[in-house]
Amino acid sequence: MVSFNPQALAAAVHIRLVGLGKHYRVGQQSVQALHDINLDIRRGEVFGIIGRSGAGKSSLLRSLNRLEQPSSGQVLIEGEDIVGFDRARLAGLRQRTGMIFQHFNLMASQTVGNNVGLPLRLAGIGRAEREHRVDELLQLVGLQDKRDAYPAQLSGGQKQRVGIARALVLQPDLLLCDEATSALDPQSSQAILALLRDINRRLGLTIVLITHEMEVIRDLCDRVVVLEQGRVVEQGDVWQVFGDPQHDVTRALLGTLQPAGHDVPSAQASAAILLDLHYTGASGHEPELSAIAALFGCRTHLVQGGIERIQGRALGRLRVRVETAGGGVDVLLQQARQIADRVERVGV
Ligand SMILES: Nc1ncnc2c1ncn2[C@@H]1O[C@H](COP(=O)(O)OP(=O)(O)OP(=O)(O)O)[C@@H](O)[C@H]1O
Repeated sequence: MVSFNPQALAAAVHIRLVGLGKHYRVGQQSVQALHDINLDIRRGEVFGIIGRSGAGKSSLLRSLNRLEQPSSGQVLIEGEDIVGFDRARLAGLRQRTGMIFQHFNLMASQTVGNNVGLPLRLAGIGRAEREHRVDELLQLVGLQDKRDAYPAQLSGGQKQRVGIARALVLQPDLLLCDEATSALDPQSSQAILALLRDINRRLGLTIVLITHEMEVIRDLCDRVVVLEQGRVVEQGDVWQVFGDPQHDVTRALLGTLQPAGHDVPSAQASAAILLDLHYTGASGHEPELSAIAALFGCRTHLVQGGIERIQGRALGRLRVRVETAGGGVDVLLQQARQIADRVERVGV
């Protein structure tokens, strides 16, 4: 009997990039957009790509369905290198790969139903089957009553739902999202994220997305890669990368997510020190005030802090002022390390 192991399936590699490189020719000049990218994207995960403008995010995403032709290396999907695919195999690949865009790319002169049904029509699927699939997909994205409407009659969030329905109509196993929520107001953006999360769980399809909105990565992705000048500078589980970013670029990108910074207040006189207790999620330490109070007693004052939960782990930083009460600072630091993942002395 064939046994089904969901864990093994979840960890299976869906996409493997091996030494992927991409350069563009601009007149006499060559722009190297991607250098030697090596990474794995697992089946069924939501994988985010972040980086500053020009870092190579679009080039990477568009290499996955050959909207860009890689200059070197391999793009293995299900173990098959798509770089050398001919037209026929490329058409098959594109059917198995949906894509959604920042500006939706809908046909203004066609109804919602026709927009969603277009890939089916191009694939030569008959009218009855088309109608059935379009209905199913409009139901999935909550637009069953908009089948005969035109894109101009829809809100931004509704247009993106149409884009999602169209991307899924051929039942792909991979969905590529290019800044899918960037053009939307915060409320519509949240609704689209919830829909993508639901689709990922219900259909088990792999989602690869690029975004400049760190909240999207935090709220939706399992793992993330950070690109800088066409190279991978950091990658890992979101809780890990966001909880303890290792690279300056990552820290800069995450700047918008951190609690608003304040001037470091002085700990006043030599009777107290300021400590930052960092919670990175690595060891499961919980940022509990009771634990801090138990350790330092009434000699502790919370100065500022911000903790959030990502993938169930507590991440963030608490800044505390601890009165030394004549005791050694080294002892205080050692004690603090029992309750936090990292301890930093930031003021005297
Ligand atoms: N068609 C093209 N022709 C020439 N150069 C290009 C082309 N597309 C991208 N580039 C260059 O390749 C580099 C990477 O671009 P890419 O669009 O992949 O980055 P990105 O991280 O997606 O940027 P952004 O966030 O601004 O969209 C940049 O230097 C860009 O100018």
